[in-house]
Amino acid sequence: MAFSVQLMPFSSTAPPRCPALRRRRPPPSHRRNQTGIVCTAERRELFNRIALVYDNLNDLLSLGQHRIWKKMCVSWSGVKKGDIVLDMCCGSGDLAFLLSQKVGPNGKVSALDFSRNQLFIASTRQDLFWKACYENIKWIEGDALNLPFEDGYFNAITVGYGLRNLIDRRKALHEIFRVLKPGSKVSILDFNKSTSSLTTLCQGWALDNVVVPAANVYGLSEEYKYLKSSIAEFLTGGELEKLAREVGFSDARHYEVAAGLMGNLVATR
Ligand SMILES: C/C(=C\Cc1cc(O)c2ccccc2c1O)CCC[C@H](C)CCC[C@H](C)CCCC(C)C
Ligand SMILES: C[S@@+](CC[C@H](N)C(=O)[O-])C[C@H]1O[C@@H](n2cnc3c(N)ncnc32)[C@H](O)[C@@H]1O
Repeated sequence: MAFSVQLMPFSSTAPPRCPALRRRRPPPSHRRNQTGIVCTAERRELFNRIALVYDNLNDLLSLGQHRIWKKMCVSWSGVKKGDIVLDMCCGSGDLAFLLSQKVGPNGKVSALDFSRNQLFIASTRQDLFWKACYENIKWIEGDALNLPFEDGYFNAITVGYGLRNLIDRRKALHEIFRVLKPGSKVSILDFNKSTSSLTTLCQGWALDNVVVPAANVYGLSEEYKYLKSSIAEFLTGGELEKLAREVGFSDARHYEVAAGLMGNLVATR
């Protein structure tokens, strides 16, 4: 069923409702972290603004490789036919569509995001690239930090490039733990905050000299500059494994992908 929603204004010059979102210098009282984007509403507006070009820029800037990384993420989740699964921070639906094909017509995919524009793109893609199995996807506008699902509900969960964007990662992992069935896995794909200075240098160079200039063509350089600072503020693979175990996961392994540019955490409840 198509997700029915009115598009939020795409234009980055549209006067945002929330004062915090105005591009002008924030009031001194408004604390900002290194990424400069500290509150949930600001992050939601960022993803609303980039929704129209998000998929195309990902394909272009990763030379299509991100689709391979996402297939690996889904495979690591242990998803199988008939499962009830969650794609948290689903965005335009890449992982949700992969999960849909894995669980088949008897399975169920809940795809949750708090960006209406991202969900609108996902729903549009569902109609555009229609497959019978896609009828098993439900698009849900919601907050990853307060999941609208009962305890122990899912057989598997994926999070593609979502955890790094959440303002409370520990709470997010607690929510994931809560809604997972015992023995089930969460598979979390994201940029890797590498412990190798050479990898960090290469990653930073690509972001500064390829990604941001490309985004600038669409007037979105500020939104893509956020990538580098958000990675710098993220957790290393070892720190992600430690956090997952502290939250209560029985096992947690972080696998580096794409020569350490990306990483995937697999945690078992
Ligand atoms: C799918 C990818 C990124 C998704 C993504 C995640 C975010 O948190 C964002 C935040 C703000 C704006 C955009 C995003 C966003 O797109 C990864 C691939 C796409 C990247 C934009 C390109 C990354 C380039 C790598 C550093 C180098 C890739 C080398 C490759 C092997 C050719
Ligand atoms: C980089 S996109 C990833 C989209 C998709 N998973 C993929 O792999 O391409 C991050 C997504 O997380 C969503 N997001 C960020 N914080 C969120 C939150 N607190 N609750 C729900 N969604 C959130 C954004 O709206 C955005 O669609």
